[in-house]
Amino acid sequence: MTPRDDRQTGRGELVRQVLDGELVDSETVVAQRKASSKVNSAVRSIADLDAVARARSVVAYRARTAPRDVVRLTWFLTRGTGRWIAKAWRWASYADLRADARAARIAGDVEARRTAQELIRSDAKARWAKFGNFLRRTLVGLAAVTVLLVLLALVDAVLDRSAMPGWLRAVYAVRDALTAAMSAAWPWIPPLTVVGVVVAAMWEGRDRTPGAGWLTRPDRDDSDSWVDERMITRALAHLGIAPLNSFLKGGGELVYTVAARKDGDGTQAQIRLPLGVTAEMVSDRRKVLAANLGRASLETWPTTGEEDGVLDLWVADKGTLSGGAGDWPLLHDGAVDVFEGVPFGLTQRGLVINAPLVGSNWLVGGRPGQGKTNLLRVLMVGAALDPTAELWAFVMGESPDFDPLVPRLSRYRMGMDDSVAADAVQALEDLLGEMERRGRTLGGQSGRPPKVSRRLADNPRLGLHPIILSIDECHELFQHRKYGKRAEELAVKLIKRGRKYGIVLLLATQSPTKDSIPKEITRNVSCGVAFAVADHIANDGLLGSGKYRAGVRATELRMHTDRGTCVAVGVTHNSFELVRTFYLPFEDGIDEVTPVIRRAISNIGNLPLTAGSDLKEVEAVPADYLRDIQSVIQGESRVRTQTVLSRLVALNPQEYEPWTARDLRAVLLGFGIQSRKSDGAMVVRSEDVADAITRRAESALETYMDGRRTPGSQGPFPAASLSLGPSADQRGRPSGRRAGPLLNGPETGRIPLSDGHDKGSLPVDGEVGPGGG
Ligand SMILES: Nc1ncnc2c1ncn2[C@@H]1O[C@H](COP(=O)(O)OP(=O)(O)OP(=O)(O)O)[C@@H](O)[C@H]1O
Repeated sequence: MTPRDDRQTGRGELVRQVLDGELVDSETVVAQRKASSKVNSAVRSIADLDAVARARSVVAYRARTAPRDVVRLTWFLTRGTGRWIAKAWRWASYADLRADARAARIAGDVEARRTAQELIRSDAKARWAKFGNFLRRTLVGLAAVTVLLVLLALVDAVLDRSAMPGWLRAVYAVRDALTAAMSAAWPWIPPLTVVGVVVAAMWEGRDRTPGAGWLTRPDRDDSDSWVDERMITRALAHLGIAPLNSFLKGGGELVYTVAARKDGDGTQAQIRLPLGVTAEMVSDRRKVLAANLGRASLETWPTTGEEDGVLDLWVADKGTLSGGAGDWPLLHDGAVDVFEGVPFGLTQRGLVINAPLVGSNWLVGGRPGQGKTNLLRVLMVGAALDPTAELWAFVMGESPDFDPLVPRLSRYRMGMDDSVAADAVQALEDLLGEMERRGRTLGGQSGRPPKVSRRLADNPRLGLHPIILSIDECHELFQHRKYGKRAEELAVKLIKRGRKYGIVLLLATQSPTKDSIPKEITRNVSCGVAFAVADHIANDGLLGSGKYRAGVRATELRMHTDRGTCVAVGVTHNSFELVRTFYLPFEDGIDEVTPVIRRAISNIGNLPLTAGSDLKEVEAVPADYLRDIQSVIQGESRVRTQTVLSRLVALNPQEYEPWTARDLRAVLLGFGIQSRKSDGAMVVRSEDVADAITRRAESALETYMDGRRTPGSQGPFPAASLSLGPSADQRGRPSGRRAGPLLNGPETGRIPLSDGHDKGSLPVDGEVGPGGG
């Protein structure tokens, strides 16, 4: 069978995959194998001939250039020796420190001069102390060896070897072997030392200016991935930057503060540029630099390092950036802690990058169809896998991109009409109220924690779980003639202050201009993401002002070709990341989102509750019996019913004190859990409770899915979040609390769907949140 690849030809046409074949018998196969082995050996001998011919041509080339090489090597030797002498002189005379002292004197900086002089003195002292130590140790070592050798010689003179004990004979054998080896090597040591010193001096004196390619193999086949300092210097020397040219022509050497080294799928180097040259001047000539290095522009990232005169250069291995990011790591399993972040792509170094969510706000932008919505969806789907996260989504346009997330969303509106904008503003308004409530709740905690932490978020009684609000096509909201102004005010406040309280805003827009996105927002978001953008204004609007000048440019990303690739700032400690985002398709009949959302919902079902301590808030929150039972079982496989009861009373006396064992059994039965006997006592099994929670979540999801509207409409109103969601979206309930079954009512296991209005999980007007007392 001869499979022909289904791949692109050089001209960019697609070749359909064709499988041709014919049936052959075993004899034919043997004959073919023989024939092919003959062909193979013929091919090998041609390849050997090729190698010999190549070796010959290289030898001939070297022979032709030998006289020139000898002259060069002699010059290198002389220059290397000179460099050594200069270095030694600098070291011995503290020339660097003296130069500092001189500069300080000229600048009139008395303090700096004194420091430099003190450094010279202390350096000199330390140097002599070191030298003394070395001398002492050498002398002591030599004396010890001499004494040992003399003793051995004396013993050897008075004792016969055969009369010696075995270990002593072994010592003499070692001594004799060492002596023999030294006498054999002795004649070689002086010439080898001379050769070594000459080679080292030549190496020291080697030509470090660009163009010194005489050591480079003329036919190097790894030039695709190979980038070294010599190549970088040569590329920089041909950028047409006058001060850099004259520096290099005058024999100057670039200082590599970070030598060119492999860094993920590329090479990184950091270079201190000479006087008169800034990193910005280099990034302005990025295209030429890329061409000089044999790379595409997108593969060449010259940016400003810690100082303007330091160039941070990252060059991708050829072609690596054109591959996608591969499967999302959480596609099939795994959970998320939003405090740790959500994996959203691969950096230029090929590492999975976690998007910081809690404590951050995001602004994502770029030209149409480049992957903004997908990124927002990946972040939201990732956050959905954290059972404590509450998710709200608003799409200011007619697009079903977030439909599959609906079961896990506490609020969702999609569409172009004014009611969607009104609801989005209401959501921002509610979040602002929630932020204030959270401020008070935090202030009431012992030690007055400055921000929401994982531990606080895990305590459902506090209602401090993370809330993530994403607004796609947010420019439509900010430019809305009626609600735009208010939306802007609220968003700015939330972005500035909400981070501490676990409230996260994710904004995406096609149009990151100053008219469509308020300046205060672009200035204050911590994570900026730019897919392909048209100009430096959009670039800096998303990534921060000055980024374009510093070489951080999403303008280099090509429409369509670099779809899914973005430049991100604020997502790591690096000044920027070039990220290939993971893709979670929900289009053309492919839906990879729904299975993850189903998993997210079953995660919520299994979430163990942390018992809270804020009693004031406990009073305001209806208990979730199933959750409370799971919580008091405390991970044990089975617990006696009586013990469960007493622990429930300890957990929430007001709720559970009136309960008898019969009540507990009735409640368990309501959830489909039969009390079981073990060792003669009635017990509750942890596995049964976990199963009941999962069943409740699944049935809630199914009920919801049954009633789901078709995509493309205005989107359903999940007026209540799932009863088992991270927070109950029910009227009068503070966020973060889960709903529970009624003690005397039958447990339906259904999602308490609303009366059709979006109330959210936050306290509605007129109601005072628990923290708000
Ligand atoms: N990470 C990715 N990897 C591969 N393809 C992607 C990726 N992200 C997006 N795409 C492709 O790009 C298309 C557009 O993506 P998406 O809808 O997210 O873009 P957008 O920037 O939000 O567009 P618009 O501004 O029109 O809403 C998708 O249909 C998908 O085919």
